[in-house]
Amino acid sequence: MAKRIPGKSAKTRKVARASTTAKAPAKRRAAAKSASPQKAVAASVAGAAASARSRVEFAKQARPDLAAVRAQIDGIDREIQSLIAERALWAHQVGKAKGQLAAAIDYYRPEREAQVLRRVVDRNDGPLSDEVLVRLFREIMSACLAQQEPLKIGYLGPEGTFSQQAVHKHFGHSARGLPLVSIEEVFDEVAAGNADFGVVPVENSGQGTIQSTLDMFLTSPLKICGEVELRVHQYLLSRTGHLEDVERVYSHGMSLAQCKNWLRQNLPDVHREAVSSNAEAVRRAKKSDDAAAIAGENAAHVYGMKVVAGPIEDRTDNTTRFLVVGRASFPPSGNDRTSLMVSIRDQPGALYKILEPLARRAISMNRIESRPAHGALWQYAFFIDVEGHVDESPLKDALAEIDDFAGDVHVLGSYPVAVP
Ligand SMILES: O=C(O)C(=O)C[C@]1(C(=O)O)C=C[C@@H](O)C=C1
Repeated sequence: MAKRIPGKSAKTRKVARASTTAKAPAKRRAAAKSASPQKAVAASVAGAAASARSRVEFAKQARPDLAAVRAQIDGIDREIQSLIAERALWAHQVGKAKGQLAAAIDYYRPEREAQVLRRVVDRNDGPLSDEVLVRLFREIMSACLAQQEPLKIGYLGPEGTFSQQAVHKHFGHSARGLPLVSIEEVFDEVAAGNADFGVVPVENSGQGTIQSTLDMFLTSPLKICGEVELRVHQYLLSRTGHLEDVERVYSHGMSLAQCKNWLRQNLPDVHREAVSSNAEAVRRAKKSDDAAAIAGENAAHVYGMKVVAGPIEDRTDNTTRFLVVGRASFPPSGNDRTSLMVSIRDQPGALYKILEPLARRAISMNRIESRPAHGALWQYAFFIDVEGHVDESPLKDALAEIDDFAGDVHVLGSYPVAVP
């Protein structure tokens, strides 16, 4: 009898059923039901490893027969599909083990996802890169979680922005994106409960901090629950696809800055205009033949534009870091970072007194940034990123000590260090 997943479509149920039919190895099927699944899973993994070894031998043949190779791939695809369906069933069991929870957000465990992905990286011997494998497993987890109900993620829209790419990278394509008009609105919608999480840009490797994001933390109650690092490739997009037609270039100020040298060399006399987002720039450029936009390549597909040139970013390692903001805190993942906001009293050595307990415990500081504090002239808030989780020593002890000195130490969040 097929296990029924309540509230799911017939198609979803069919996939779940596939894992409990004769196609799935009997031991795994039993494990999904038995009280001691570990033994059955171990046996099943050993069997799979043996057949994988013989397949690797087969794959080394100098000139294999095409039909035979395809037959191998078909067999592997059948197994992968069956295993994914089976995994979905187990993930559903995890949901039940967590108890009667109300919404998708109650099932989401960023620390567990980070651990799963780190193991994927540790196990990887190629030929696929870590990044590719992480992306595939991220999608599998995203789909497993969406069995309950998809997460709703607010981001700086419209569709086609790098923020949307960051949402997909971190939450997978089964999460539902909610494009919003500003970073402020992302914070507001999450705080109001209209989105489960928000994804906001915080710094770029070449251009530095996005001040408006940091400033939101001065007043927002939200917590940082994750970080995403995205390699940003910029493209010049236009209606005609011809460089010689371009007389105006629109983009977000950060993107214009990331392509400064390229613009100077290739479009020296062209008017540049900063707008609220790259996707907004594409929308504007779509209105006339003499305009172009700098944006991600996927914006060309979303808005039906042609690629004139790209990638055109000045630095080949151009990377933007995004933060995931939410309403809750999560437990340690084993490799975490903590963001602190510290307002210091106007007294000699105040900053030193905050940093010293961290340094004494050899806690690495990844970043420190000051911003004018709200409400008090010439007073500053320090944004400090350190390694570790607030619930674990040595950071826990350092913070207890700092609290005695600092007027206000506010933990913005502890979260897993970004997986590639
Ligand atoms: O392990 C869990 O807590 C799960 O819910 C399972 C799972 C997964 O698919 O591996 C799914 C969603 C969570 O965000 C973390 C992991």
